[in-house]
Amino acid sequence: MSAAVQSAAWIRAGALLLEAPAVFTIGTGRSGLALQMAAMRFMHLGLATHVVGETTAPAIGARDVLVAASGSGSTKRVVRAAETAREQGAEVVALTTAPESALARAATEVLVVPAADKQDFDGNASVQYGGSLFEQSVLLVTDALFHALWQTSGTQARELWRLHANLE
Ligand SMILES: O=P(O)(O)OC[C@H]1O[C@](O)(CO)[C@@H](O)[C@@H]1O
Repeated sequence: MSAAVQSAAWIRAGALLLEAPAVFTIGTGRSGLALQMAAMRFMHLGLATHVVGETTAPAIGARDVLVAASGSGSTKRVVRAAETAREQGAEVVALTTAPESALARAATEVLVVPAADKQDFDGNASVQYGGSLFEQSVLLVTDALFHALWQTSGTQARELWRLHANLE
């Protein structure tokens, strides 16, 4: 397996995000928490962004993008959401360690993260516990994606700041 996320898939994922009427994120446990950080950055970029499960998340529709993170690629809630998104005509960008997984099969674009998933009990892919390396990688990969999209947009940091929460 490559030691890096394939750059072509990463670039295509960025293009999908820019074209999307709305962006949704989904992941469970720590994978979902890592993606919530990405959701905030996508919002700062001006993308209409929703975290699946929040009371304000609307219906997903055609050309929207669901960004789904699952180290195992088999977490049922995430796989089901990806399948539903595709049925609705949305695109699915999957982050997973498992290119043959159900999530990868349901996705339009797969970012294969060369990290341990939560059942790497023998520490073959990482000495860290569970899926920690995957969850950390989700943050790095999506932060890098945000950074590239921001640089391409030419938007000043001051303009992004206007979208930062002021009800904290
Ligand atoms: O990334 P996966 O394989 O979908 O697992 C999701 C989550 O399940 C857990 O084991 C428990 O929530 C977390 O460690 C992990 O982030």
